[in-house]
Amino acid sequence: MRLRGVGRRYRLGGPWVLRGVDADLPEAAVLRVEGTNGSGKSTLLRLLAGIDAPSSGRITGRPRRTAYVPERFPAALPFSAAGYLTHQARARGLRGGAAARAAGEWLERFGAGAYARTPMADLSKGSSQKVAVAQALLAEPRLLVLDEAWTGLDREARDELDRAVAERVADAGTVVYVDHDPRRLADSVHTVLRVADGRVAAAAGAAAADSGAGDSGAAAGAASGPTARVTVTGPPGAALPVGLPGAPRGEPGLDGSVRLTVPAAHSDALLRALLAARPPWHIRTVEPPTAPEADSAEGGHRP
Ligand SMILES: Nc1ncnc2c1ncn2[C@@H]1O[C@H](COP(=O)(O)OP(=O)(O)OP(=O)(O)O)[C@@H](O)[C@H]1O
Repeated sequence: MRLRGVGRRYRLGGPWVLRGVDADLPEAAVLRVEGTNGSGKSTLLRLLAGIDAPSSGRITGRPRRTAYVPERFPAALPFSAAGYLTHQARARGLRGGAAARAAGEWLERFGAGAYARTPMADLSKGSSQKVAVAQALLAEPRLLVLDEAWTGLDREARDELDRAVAERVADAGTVVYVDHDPRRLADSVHTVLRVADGRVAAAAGAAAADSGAGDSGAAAGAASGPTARVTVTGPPGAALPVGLPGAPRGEPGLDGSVRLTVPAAHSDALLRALLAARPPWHIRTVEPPTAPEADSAEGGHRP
């Protein structure tokens, strides 16, 4: 899935909450979205989930099976918990008994089986949140977008949601989430997307650093294989596109350039992505791959 030049403002002539966001969301990856209150995290999640449309730019390649857990789930729905989930399962293509079975299984998984027949409006906040999470997981989504989805869940249900996230990733899915707890999924995060001043910038997370090279975004420099270095300059004021292949580590230069270090296996894809960005980035130098132990050696520059 790709975002190109994506912007969002809530009224014509109003302030841009997000602007010029470029991102490629990798498969089989967990992306954490961070930012201060009101920076636009939920706005970005709604755009990714397709609940909201960009005011400018384009989002392409959203998986058909995309699911979203909003920050506030509309609890007062005229259904029982099981009735609502069965309805959702049918809407996502499950037929007859299979839809009701899936609804029951997810309620059980989250420890809410006892509330299957309870009207949604009578559920506690925690149980209602379990239904919110279950409706998203029912779809076995390829893109799962979670806005503070752990909030209100009990300990067992939080752990269950962590397991469900791992299952989605194992199934080549992409999980994007916001959570106030910095430890949430900390070891699983491939990429951190930082939202600030309307821009989104990417940094490698712990899982990327652990995993070495890999399409889901290895942290350059932490990988055990050879690395390549690419020095680039961007359009004035532009942040580095989000979700670049190989999750390069960037070091800003004094002259406005950025020196990117990336696992060598990703360097071609990185160059293509930078050149394909809109507007494109200028490639100034490409240093050939160096083995990690020779990493600090001088030389190898190619103008
Ligand atoms: N539906 C809306 N209509 C008008 N303005 C909105 C709407 N949704 C969000 N905004 C504004 O957009 C900005 C970003 O809001 P958003 O909820 O995306 O930020 P956030 O980073 O998720 O905040 P928080 O951490 O407080 O949840 C805020 O100034 C907010 O007031």
